[in-house]
Amino acid sequence: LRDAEHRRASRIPSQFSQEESVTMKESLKGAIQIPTVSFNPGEFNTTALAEFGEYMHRVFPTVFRTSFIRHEVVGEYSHLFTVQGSDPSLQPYMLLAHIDVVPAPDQGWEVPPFSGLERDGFIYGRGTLDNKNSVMAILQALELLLIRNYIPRRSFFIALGHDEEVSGAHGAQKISALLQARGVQVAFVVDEGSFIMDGFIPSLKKPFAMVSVSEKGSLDLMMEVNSTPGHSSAPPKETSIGILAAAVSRLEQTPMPNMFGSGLLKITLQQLAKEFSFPVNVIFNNLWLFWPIVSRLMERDNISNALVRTTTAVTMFNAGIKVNVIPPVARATVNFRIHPAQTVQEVIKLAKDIVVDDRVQYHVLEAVEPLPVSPFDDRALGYQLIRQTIESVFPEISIVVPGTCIAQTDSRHYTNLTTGIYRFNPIYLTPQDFSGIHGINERISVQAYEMQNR
Ligand SMILES: CC/C=C\C/C=C\C/C=C\C/C=C\C/C=C\C/C=C\CCC(=O)N[C@@H](Cc1ccccc1)C(=O)O
Ligand SMILES: [Zn+2]
Ligand SMILES: [Zn+2]
Repeated sequence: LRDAEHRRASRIPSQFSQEESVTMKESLKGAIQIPTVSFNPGEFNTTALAEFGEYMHRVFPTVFRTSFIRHEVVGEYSHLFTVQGSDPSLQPYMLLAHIDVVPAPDQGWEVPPFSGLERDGFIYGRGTLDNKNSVMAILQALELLLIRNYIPRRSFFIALGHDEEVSGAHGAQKISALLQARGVQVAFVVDEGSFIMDGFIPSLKKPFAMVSVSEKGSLDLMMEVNSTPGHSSAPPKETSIGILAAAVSRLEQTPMPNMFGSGLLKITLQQLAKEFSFPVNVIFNNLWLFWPIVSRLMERDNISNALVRTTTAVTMFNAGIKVNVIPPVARATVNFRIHPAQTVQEVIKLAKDIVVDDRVQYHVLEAVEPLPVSPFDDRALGYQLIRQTIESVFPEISIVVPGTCIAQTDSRHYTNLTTGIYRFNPIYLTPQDFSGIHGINERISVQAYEMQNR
């Protein structure tokens, strides 16, 4: 069934005319120029979000006038498309992306972050990788398929959230609730979250596709120390700032336990083993013996370290009111990204056991458990369809492996609709590209974007 479905879908040629290639890249540039920034939960650029809705109508007219596609606006600025397939016996699937972006001050950028300027074969701008590339590629591909008289057999949904960067409570969460109220269950969901990894493992020259089948959880833990205010000319031995700084420093200096043995990473490396030459292939094929060395090596780099443990990032620190006043209160917020083999409660206990200071009070601001592992065996429809599609669009990619997403995505709001949640963005990503996500000079190559439209 899976092979047959895949062959049918491949019948429509995926070559683009020169005019189509130009249109698709200009449409992405236009999308980047609309500053759909999410600042804080509930604090968005609503003018830009409304403009983005109008922009989609303008650049994808066929999508909006096709009789078997229903378009709904959810939560004021998010969009849900229901594409009715010809065979109602097939369970629908769902494609996700988000239209909001994180803020981007001009400083440090080679071109203004909302210019969408093209330079040396790259389109620059906030959202070119996270995640307007997906928004535009999904709709662009659908637009071009419709022009080629495409009628899908299997129904599908396209859900475009407008507040992923600040939790998804107004977008993805509402779309998911709406579909649940309609009794919808989907076969699988595909969202952002992993890429075709290029140059992330120094001894591996060939790129590999990683499809994330799980996602780390998170915990925002606010730590607070109160002390009696007074004149700074006669200070106590320790102030609230000093006590909190020491507690925060202990957390930074004491990493959470290495969970290499209890996660998916062993499977990822075993599947990757054949891509390496001797001796790495032997080491990855015999992790029962070599895991202590491998797990230590993974700790050396920030990205691979994030795959082996719950990470600890002190992201906010506030204290002090005047130069000559002993500070009454000091507060710090620590953002933990929880390894799938741990729970929120375990991480809170571990943090308290590291700090061991009862003058520190703890407040959980936000907590999300890690997501369950979606099936990726031979019978897992979603995973196998994604794998086959990667193999046919990118024949040069010799391996597709399951992995864990180190960040959080809107897909976590869809666990009520399916057990098959997969995170994959069909784009080559180098460590340098990765630094552009939420950073400076975020960019996508024109060629890579064209491939994403196939
Ligand atoms: C064998 C493996 C060896 C080497 C490494 C190979 C691969 C590296 C693995 C992963 C790195 C690549 C990409 C994934 C990371 C992030 C990008 C994708 C999505 C970003 C989504 C995002 O930013 N989400 C926010 C959501 C959020 C917003 C507000 C409050 C909470 C959450 C986030 O997580 O911060
Ligand atoms: Zn994103
Ligand atoms: Zn993001």
